[in-house]
Amino acid sequence: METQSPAFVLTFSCVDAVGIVAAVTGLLAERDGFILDSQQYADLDSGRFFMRVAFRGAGPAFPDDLAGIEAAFAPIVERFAMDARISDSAAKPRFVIAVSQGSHCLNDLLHRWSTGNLAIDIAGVVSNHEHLRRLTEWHGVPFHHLPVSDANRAEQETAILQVMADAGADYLVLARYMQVLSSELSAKLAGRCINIHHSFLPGFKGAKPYHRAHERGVKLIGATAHFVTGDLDEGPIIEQAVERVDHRNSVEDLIRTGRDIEAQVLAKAVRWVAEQRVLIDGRKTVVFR
Ligand SMILES: Nc1nc2c(c(=O)[nH]1)N[C@@H](CN(C=O)c1ccc(C(=O)N[C@@H](CCC(=O)O)C(=O)O)cc1)CN2
Repeated sequence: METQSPAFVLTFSCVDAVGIVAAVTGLLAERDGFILDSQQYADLDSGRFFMRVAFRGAGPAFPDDLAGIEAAFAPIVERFAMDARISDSAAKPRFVIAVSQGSHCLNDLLHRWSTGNLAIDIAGVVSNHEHLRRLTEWHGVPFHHLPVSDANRAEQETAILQVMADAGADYLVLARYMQVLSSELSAKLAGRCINIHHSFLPGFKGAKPYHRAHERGVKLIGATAHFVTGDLDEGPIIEQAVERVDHRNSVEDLIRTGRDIEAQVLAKAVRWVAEQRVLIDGRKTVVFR
């Protein structure tokens, strides 16, 4: 059976101009690149252009490896001052997951990963509680208990970064991690830290959103996955979903319904980020699904 050559993904953003797509696709044609998927978007408000191209080699002119592909695109990246990234689609990005006491999002990610339904590597779990050590270690994933209080917050955050460094992790996922990361840590992890907030943002930011939603009498509840910034629940949104509720639902009902929404929304966001489908556009995102 003929083996498929590896697939690669190029994503970039740059100041919009005439000829960007022609330059990218022209180079691929010159170098025997076969386009598998191509999506682009021009943000007329910011004047920036966004593109994702998945491609593989289909002839002798195609570079031998990722370094060769990067070298081939370098002149175009420089010409348009692109913020660009090229990756091998077979390379699984490495994630560390942070969690406090709620297990539903962590459990869902571990299950999808361990059953081969999420093409990432979960390189470790950090938590400010011991509760979820057994679940984590049952999946064969290292668990790091890093208790935190106002007295040791900076040291604890340094320890989180050390776990990521030791694990060779590209991303941190806050899978119901109930501590606010400092602006310093948020800046260090800009575009690499995903949080699941248990409301349909911008509604009900902060703590206890389900109680406040119930008190407000909402008819829809939801969850929001977003990149983390120093401003609580303000980061660029990656994915959201909602479910209908009504006057008969107790707070406990909302929390129960919300857990499923949170897990599904976070898993989609992690998948899309892992597949290099999410680009940051100021306070927003462009998601090439
Ligand atoms: N820099 C950021 N850090 C975190 C964010 C974020 O958006 N930016 N999101 C939170 C998660 N979260 C909502 O999604 C959230 C977590 C915690 C709180 C909160 O009020 N925490 C209390 C302490 C609660 C506790 O100890 O159990 C507090 O900090 O006083 C609100 C929202 C994760 N980090």
